Amino acid sequence: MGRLGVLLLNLGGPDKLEDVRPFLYNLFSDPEIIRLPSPLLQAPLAWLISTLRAKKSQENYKKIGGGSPLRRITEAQGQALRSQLQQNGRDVSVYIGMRYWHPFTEEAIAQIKRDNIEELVVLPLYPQFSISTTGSSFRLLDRIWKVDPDLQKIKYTVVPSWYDNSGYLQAMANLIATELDRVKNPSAAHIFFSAHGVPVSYIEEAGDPYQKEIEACAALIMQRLNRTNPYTLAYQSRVGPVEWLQPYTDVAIEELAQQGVKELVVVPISFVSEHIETLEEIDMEYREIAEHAGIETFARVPAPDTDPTFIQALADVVVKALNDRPKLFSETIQPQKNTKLYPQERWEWGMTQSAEVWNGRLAMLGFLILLLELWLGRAQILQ
Ligand SMILES: C=CC1=C(C)c2cc3[nH]c(cc4nc(cc5[nH]c(cc1n2)c(C)c5CCC(=O)O)C(CCC(=O)O)=C4C)c(C)c3C=C
Ligand SMILES: [Fe+2]
Repeated sequence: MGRLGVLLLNLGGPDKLEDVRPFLYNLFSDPEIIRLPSPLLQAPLAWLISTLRAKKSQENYKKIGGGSPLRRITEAQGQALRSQLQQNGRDVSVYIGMRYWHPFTEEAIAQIKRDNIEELVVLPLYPQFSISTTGSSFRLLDRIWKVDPDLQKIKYTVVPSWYDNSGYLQAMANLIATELDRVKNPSAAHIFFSAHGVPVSYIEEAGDPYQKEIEACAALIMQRLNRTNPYTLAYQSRVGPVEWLQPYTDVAIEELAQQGVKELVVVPISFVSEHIETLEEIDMEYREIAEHAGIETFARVPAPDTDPTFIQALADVVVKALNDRPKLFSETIQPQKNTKLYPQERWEWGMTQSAEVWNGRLAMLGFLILLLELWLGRAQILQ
């Protein structure tokens, strides 16, 4: 067997407040997040949205210590996975490739080439597949691979999703059980799965399997937990005025409070590490909504991070991938080129949702006309 590598994929997050705007620019430049009819408009739109969102986003990162912990935790997961595989008799090098911030996927690939890796497992740190996360990273890697003959010599395989892996389900069930046993009434507390949302158009127009995998994942975790507590699945972190997967987490929490639920145990399920959407959105924003609505206990299950059962599960996923038939980037789900993907930003000066959409469209139009005029003016000067 040749030199073996594991490439862990994640989204990336700003390490410090100055990184927030360029990080958002990278995110909104991705046609897998927002796709416009003309690729030429992608960069101006990304600039506009990242500039409008940066201040609010920076305030949130400030509340969790001034930056995302994602890099630190992902590196710790990488080291733990390497040790685990070594204990299981496999000597591997582990690389981290983030989609929108350092260490970028391109940096990881350059290192993989320098290390002369001959066999590679590409493992996204998202248990469920979405075209906006794993799909986007696979598309990037596919493009990099196609133009690089050295990479084409590497025998690689990808793991599109692993939400049904037995060890992962066990790790989640253990983490939930520990948190449940701390509340006042462990057998009656309501278990609340909060998944990251995506716009409905991703599912209905682009064929994203994300919702199906999330629903199956929550049901499998409940089966493994083997308790009779009631549970709800809802979706958090929506951006902009288009329709995202429902029920929305904030609305669902209020409804449960109205039904008389007093104890909530919140389980983040699209993430395997703590980051802004667990530490700020769940722990601060949703907690406040819950307490205001009359929920007395708002407990949150920690993300798996470097939990030993979870790391063993990742090691099992790697070994299985090595033993299975290799799976290529091109074999995974990809949206059609003409699929509309645009979870527009919420424009702050809008009065109602539809006014916001139109304000946004008008602002965009004005901005594009301005760009066009600048460009035409420049073209005239050059003539
Ligand atoms: C605008 C559309 C977005 C989609 C679709 C989306 C899907 C999606 N994202 C994650 C996981 C993460 N997202 C993170 C940050 C983040 N995501 C968006 C937007 C979309 N995400 C924004 C604007 C941001 C920046 C933060 C903010 O301004 O709110 C992160 C990094 C968090 C960190 O700690 O830095 C992760 C991880 C999933 C799993 C997902 C779809 C399944
Ligand atoms: Fe996100």
